[in-house]
Amino acid sequence: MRAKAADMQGKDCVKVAVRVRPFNKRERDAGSRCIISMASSSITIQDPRNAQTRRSFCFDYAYWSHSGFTRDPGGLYLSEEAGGRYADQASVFQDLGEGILHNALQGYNATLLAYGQTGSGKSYSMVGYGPNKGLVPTLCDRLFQAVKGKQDSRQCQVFFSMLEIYNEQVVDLLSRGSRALGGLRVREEQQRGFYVEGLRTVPCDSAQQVEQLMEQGTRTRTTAATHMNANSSRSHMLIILQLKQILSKESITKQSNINLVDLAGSERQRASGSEADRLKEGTAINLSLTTLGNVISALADVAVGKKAVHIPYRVSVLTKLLQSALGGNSRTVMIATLSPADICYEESLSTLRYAERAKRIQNRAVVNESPTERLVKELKAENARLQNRLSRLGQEGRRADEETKEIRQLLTHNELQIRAIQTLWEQHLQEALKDWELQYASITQERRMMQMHPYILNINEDAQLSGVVKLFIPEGEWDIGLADASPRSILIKGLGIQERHATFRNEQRQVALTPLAGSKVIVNGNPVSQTTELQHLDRLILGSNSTYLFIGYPSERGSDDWSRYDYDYFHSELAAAEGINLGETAAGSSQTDPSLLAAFYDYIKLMPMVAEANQMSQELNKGVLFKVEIKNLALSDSKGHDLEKEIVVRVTSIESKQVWVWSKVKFVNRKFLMEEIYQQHQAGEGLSMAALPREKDPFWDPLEPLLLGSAHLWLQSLAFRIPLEEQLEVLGSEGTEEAILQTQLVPCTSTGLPLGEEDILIDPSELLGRRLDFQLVLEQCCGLRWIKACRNRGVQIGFRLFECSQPLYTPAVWHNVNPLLDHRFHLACLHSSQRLLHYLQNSALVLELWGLQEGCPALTSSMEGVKMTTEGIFIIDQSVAADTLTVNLSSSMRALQEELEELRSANSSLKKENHSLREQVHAARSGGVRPAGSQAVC
Ligand SMILES: Nc1ncnc2c1ncn2[C@@H]1O[C@H](COP(=O)(O)OP(=O)(O)OP(=O)(O)O)[C@@H](O)[C@H]1O
Repeated sequence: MRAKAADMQGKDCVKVAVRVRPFNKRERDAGSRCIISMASSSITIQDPRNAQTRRSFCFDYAYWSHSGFTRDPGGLYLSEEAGGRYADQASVFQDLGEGILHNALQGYNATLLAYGQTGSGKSYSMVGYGPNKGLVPTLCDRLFQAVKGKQDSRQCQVFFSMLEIYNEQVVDLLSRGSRALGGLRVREEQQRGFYVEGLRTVPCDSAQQVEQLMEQGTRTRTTAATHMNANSSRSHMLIILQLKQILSKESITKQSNINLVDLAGSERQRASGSEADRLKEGTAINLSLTTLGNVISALADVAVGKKAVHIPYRVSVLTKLLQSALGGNSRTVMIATLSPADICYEESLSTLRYAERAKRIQNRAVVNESPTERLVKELKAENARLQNRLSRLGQEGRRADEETKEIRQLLTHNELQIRAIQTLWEQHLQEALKDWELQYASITQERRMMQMHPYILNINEDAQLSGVVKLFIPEGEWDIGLADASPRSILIKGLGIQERHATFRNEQRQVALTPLAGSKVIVNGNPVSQTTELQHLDRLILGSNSTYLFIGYPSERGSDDWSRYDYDYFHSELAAAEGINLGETAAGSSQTDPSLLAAFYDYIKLMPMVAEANQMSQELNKGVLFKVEIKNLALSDSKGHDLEKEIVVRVTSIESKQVWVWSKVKFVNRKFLMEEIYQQHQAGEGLSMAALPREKDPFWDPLEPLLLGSAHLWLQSLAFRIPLEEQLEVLGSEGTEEAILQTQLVPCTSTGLPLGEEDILIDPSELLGRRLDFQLVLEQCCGLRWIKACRNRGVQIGFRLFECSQPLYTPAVWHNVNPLLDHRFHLACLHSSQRLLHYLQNSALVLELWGLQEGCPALTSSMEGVKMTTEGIFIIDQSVAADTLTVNLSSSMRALQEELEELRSANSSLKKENHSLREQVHAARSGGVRPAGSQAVC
């Protein structure tokens, strides 16, 4: 379906298109539901948790690429039937690309932005995969067709630049030289606005040439990502096509810039119920994207007439470079890409909101004329005029007079200027030609090598960057590693790669890999330390996370589909080798617990990141070890239902044995901060690790109590007022026995005396409306694994009962593997309700075991919202707190009584005074004298 609400031409509002992609493998495995629907140019998103909540949006274009497609033998995605609703690459180009091309040829600046969460299809729409060419290559094809078709009337030159913005640094993706420290500088000139200083601009004369340059740029992006240990989905890729046209007939020159921007994944760092990270604001990774959002919001405000809005273009590199595209001199299109799946609801909704705001931005596009080109034209025209005058002067016989001399001087000066401009232009072309030849030679060479030798092929988390690096293994022995010491070295970079990491031996058409001392090598998920013979399509992980696919000799290759060996495949295999096999049970089974499946995918996503964090910790001497864990794998709630699984990262200080448990979100945030520090360290800049203050150290956190595990104490006996004594097994998150806990539940009187056998109830409903008192006795913990591992530790037990809003905790006990807790809580329900009976008969008290470490504060029971009688009895039915009323009433009664007493005593003293005054009056009357100052007394 290709819905169109407005024409590309006309008003200069930013045009917005949305596109929804097919389910990916993960989403299919998870049995995802599609929550996006489209009708005409409107799109509706359904909240998967609430059938009543749906939001509709209207955009300029809405593309349904979710279903109704087929794949032809060449791999091209097409609509299943003619005129079907599936929007293929060609139809997207027709709407968006054609408009941009048309604008550019007219001399307008044009910008195309792709926005959406990671994996939602930005690169697919912008660049495309294989035969499914995206907007950029098709635009180039069409641009050169247009240029060639009109060669007679206009001269056109196309220049190509490609850059990446990562962590506010600009990397030139076409530069062959070493990367400038801190990236290229962004400068500002009044005429040009913001631009990247020293960015390589390559003249091109064919779409094929642009394609080669894009390949080169993608390769640089891949290697830069590996060297910097950066994640490409966090970077923005910007292609700038400059089109210069000289229209001889009209005697004008036009210049237009086409910005093609593949933005970083838009996913936000959601708190996901976990604590906010104290270092959250520390990273600049998201600065450009956040600022882009702020610029868009501010411009949307301006568009609806809000005054005095500051547009924060200068805050980030991306917004500086896109200033003309946003609210300036450009015709701009944004394509917002969406996953169709229910699990992506929050992100998709946020993308739609973002796109809605972008829709309101108004630009003021004007045709650009290039000053240099205009200058050449003007100089030539002036010279033609001067020549005319000169010949007229000649005819008049004034060849030697002053005017003739002046004209000659001017003519020479103008010619020199024209020649200087043209020479510069020639140099540019020559350079491009040389470059082009070099590149062509290297591509031909690479193709020849591929036909002759086995090689390893890089696999990247970003599919767009996979398969761009090929490292050939010709016959003989080859070292692979950081060192480029001999001609028989294969150079690779990456975290955890040693100077000499491993050797490849290629003999008799068989390749064997031998890891060298201390290096990490994993083949098909299994760590290897011995020589291993490689088979075609073996998966190699070198160092922390440099992933390669081994491609054997051409004779072994056959027609297998290599695409299934993607980044996820490598890490699922690794997880399986570590015993985490959820993927196999999960995939294809509709019965699988979705939270288990989500946890599995999070697990494989975090595994390589954790390996990298460990490597950085080691290289920076941080002394901490990271490990992925599945929280709640073995734990259940008070009804015995499985708790939602969640991936966490356990951080352990190797020396002090201190432990932290970080949520996934916190770890991911910290990992980016670690990368920043690591990169500074690598570049020799910034702080030495020893000088890094703790509050800025992403490897460090203040200590907090840790939840070690929980035990279930079923409450059914209380419904019958039967005492219970239990030895409970406290299970850790992953099912380990953390301790044995000795407990008792003792039904008692309101004064705490245990009830006798005669108080046992035959029918729990006899409790209805009556008060129930009982004591929870936590006697002893035995065999505490937490303390066995390190004596400097303590524990506490915490629990939350029935309607209590706050948990209650025992006091902390320290340094003892079998500590006596000897703690007794007296709890009471004042008016046993049906709900309470149901609770007692069907629920357990979840007793949580909390681990304390030296220097970490113990947990205390917060009394806020907790009801308690004057005797210290905790009231567990909050809704009917009659006793509390009694407590409150009695205290107000007491206050009233005190007040009454005061009034009484005041009254009696007044009476006494009254009496004495009466006597005085009486005495005065009888003596005929009125006492001074005295009044009549009533
Ligand atoms: N319209 C579509 N039709 C078919 N497949 C698609 C479509 N859009 C995306 N895909 C597939 O979805 C996967 C993810 O897409 P893509 O790499 O474009 O995401 P992305 O948003 O660019 O992610 P990243 O931020 O990691 O670069 C790719 O395998 C791609 O082939």
